[in-house]
Amino acid sequence: MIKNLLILSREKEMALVSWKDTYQTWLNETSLELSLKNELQDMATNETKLEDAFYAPLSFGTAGMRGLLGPGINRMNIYTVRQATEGLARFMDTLDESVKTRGVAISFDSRHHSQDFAHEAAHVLGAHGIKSFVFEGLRPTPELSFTVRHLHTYAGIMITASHNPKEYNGYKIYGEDGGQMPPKESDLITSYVRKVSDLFNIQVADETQLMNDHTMKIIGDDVDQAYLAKVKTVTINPKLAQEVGKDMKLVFTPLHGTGQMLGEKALQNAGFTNYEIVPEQAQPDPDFSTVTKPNPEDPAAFTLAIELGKKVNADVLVAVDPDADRLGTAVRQPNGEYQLLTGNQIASVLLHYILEAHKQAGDLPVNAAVVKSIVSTEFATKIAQSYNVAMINVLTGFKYIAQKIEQFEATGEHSYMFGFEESYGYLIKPFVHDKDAIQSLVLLAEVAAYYRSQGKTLYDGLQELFQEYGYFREKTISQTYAGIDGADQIKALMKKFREEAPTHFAGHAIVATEDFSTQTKTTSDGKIVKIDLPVANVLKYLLDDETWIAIRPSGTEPKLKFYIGTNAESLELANQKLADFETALNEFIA
Ligand SMILES: O=P([O-])(O)O[C@H]1O[C@H](COP(=O)(O)O)[C@@H](O)[C@H](O)[C@H]1O
Ligand SMILES: [Mg+2]
Repeated sequence: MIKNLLILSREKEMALVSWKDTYQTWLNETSLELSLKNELQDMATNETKLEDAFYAPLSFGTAGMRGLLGPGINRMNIYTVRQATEGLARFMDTLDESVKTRGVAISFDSRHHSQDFAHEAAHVLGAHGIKSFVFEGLRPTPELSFTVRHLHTYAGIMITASHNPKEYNGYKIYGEDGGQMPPKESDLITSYVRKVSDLFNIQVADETQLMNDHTMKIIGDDVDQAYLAKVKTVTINPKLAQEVGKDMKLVFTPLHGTGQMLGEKALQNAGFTNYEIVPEQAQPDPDFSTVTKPNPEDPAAFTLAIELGKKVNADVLVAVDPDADRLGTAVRQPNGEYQLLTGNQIASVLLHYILEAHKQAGDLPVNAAVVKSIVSTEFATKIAQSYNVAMINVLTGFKYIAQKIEQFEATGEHSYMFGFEESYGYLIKPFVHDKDAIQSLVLLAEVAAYYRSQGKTLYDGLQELFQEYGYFREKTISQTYAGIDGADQIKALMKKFREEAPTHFAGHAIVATEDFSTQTKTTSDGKIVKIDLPVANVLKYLLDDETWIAIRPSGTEPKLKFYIGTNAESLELANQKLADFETALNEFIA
């Protein structure tokens, strides 16, 4: 024990020396950008902040590299962006020459430095003779995924921190299939990135030179048109927009991000012309001035949409996050107030509409399948099963849904019908291999029009599904644990769940525990079954009343996430159960 402690403290000491060394290197670097230098000097007396910025390089999580903007190896800045791109370029250097001509598609969102980082990535690739296709202005993440496939590039880079607060930025990396790189591929690239040790001497090519010799190309309208043409195919019953759409008022907000242009065009193309955009949130704004978190998961993100909705008497409100891959919605109730739907509920309503439409048309494939994450609702499983459609569960991260789509395409084993995650992400048609809020916006408008054609709202539609399949309720609880200490707290809590495993929650026995870190499912009678999913730091408890509780550290933010899914014979009962399980969970972690 003492020996272990000694080793630990020596390791800590070594780590201490090393972060301070790295910090000194940055401080002494004459070429360091002035703004970053100033920030470093401001941090000089704040050891905690400095350690956090220098103790470890940014890692690749659920959705690539994501972190606070600022100086340091654990921060998003021009140097860490160059480093990541240099790693990708060195990896591409080892492949066939043709990958360099196929090149890399690059897009960016409305955040601080996003455009600069995108161009910087192109300059690094250019120094390796790798072609880049950079969007002329900000574009959504799903369009980037589409572009990789459309232009047949070898890879894609999206500069975005999605819905995170304005202090963040990030780097999503895509493989040639248009999906975010799964761990095997991203680990390989990371191994190249880690070898890039001198962040201040990475070669960057001159942009004018790159443009002149066509190594860097600016893209825009052509790709937009191709993408929009595909989005049009998402519509199932175009008559609904024509007949009902004109009477249905929709309010749309891109939350200061990339979603406005394509969102609006997609709606118009589908025939939904009776919409209004929240004016204060229409233009790109790196400060997301009217919201603290530009996240449709957060009810506060709907404040202005609700205000406008009440003014114009809107039926449906839709918000998409700044990189336009997440979508949230609220529906007007008879009392004039708006009812928010959760990501799980939106997905369930969309799924039911898709499957029912195919059933009616008589073209539901016999090998149809839906893909969702292990922390998403079982309501959708019930719906899929009622249509004899397979439900396939994957780990959190849309990249795993994309991986399944590729598998389906390669083997013909299944026909992809729909994919979703509880975190407000849905993909209707796989011409994009990531979640797509532009596609979802169009289909959601159609589903709302469908219910309206029957004198109902989307919310009424949801209630009908509850009556048919059971009252399913879910909740995701995120607890923030910031910095190095926070990371330690998250580890300690995961350890507590593993080592002091509970047997009950709120009076319900745990009948099985799934630990995805050991890929095992242990039932209460001691039986152990192997879980056929990659290793991941996730725990899931299955209770005797079909309730499930999952716990995992977020891979995109310094948070521990708790997910509860339950169901009952009535909404009141389901809500009560949800509240009881939440209390029990809080008591356990207290
Ligand atoms: O942030 P986005 O919209 O890019 O979304 C990303 O993060 C979400 C939350 O991940 P975590 O729970 O690990 O934070 C994931 O569900 C999603 O697949 C991923 O693309
Ligand atoms: Mg996003």
